[in-house]
Amino acid sequence: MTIIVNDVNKTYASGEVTIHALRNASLKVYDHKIVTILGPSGSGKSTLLNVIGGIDRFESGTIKVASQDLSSMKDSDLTEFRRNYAGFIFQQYNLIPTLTVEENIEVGRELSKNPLDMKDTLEKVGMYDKKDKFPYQLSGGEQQRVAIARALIKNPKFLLCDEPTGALDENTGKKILRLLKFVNETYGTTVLIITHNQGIGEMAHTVIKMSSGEIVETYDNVSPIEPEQVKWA
Ligand SMILES: Nc1ncnc2c1ncn2[C@@H]1O[C@H](COP(=O)(O)OP(=O)(O)OP(=O)(O)O)[C@@H](O)[C@H]1O
Repeated sequence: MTIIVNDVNKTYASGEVTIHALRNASLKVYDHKIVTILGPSGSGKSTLLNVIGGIDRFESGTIKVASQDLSSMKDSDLTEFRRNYAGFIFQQYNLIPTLTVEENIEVGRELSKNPLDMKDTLEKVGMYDKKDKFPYQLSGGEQQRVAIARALIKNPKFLLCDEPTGALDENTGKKILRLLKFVNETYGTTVLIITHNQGIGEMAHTVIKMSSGEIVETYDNVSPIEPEQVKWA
């Protein structure tokens, strides 16, 4: 699934001030790649992910995902697009506390027209044995596995991960990166990862750097390192 972002601008009004969250952002993400988005706080990383995933609208430019033009979609089409194509993973897991592991993942399954098998997904993320536990009974790493399973079971074409290891220690964080790489290799899912951790960039096929709403650098790693080799910052 190729993602083509062309000259995209997005602003937020904050009182009398206009914040340019994205300034003429352009990039191309090729199928089946792992891409990291680096940059200081407020540089526009989440905004970029949100416009690519159809969560947010933008003022000008175009975004095409698998030849579909997000800029010209009605809200209902954008919702359909999100359901069918995108899986979202956040730093804070966002699990429903009153539902078990399996029930949380079921929420993702019900959104999809073409979901993966529940047992297989639970096994793939290593949570089959804990499928009847509640989120409070799990470690942070386990909760993130459930969040990944909830996104993965939709069988999305791409996973959009906003600081997926931000709340985790090095050891657990690397296990989550290993799982994301496994998903990328097993299902061919394109994985976009926002991170403040420069070291994570080394395991990506492509690295995007942002500053003040602009994409200031894009480069490919010829030989991405394994998640276990990431220098943790
Ligand atoms: N809903 C909003 N309303 C007003 N301003 C916003 C909103 N969302 C983001 N912004 C502003 O847009 C700019 C880009 O924000 P964004 O969250 O995309 O940055 P970021 O690089 O992801 O930051 P962080 O690493 O801190 O999460 C910032 O100046 C932010 O304050």
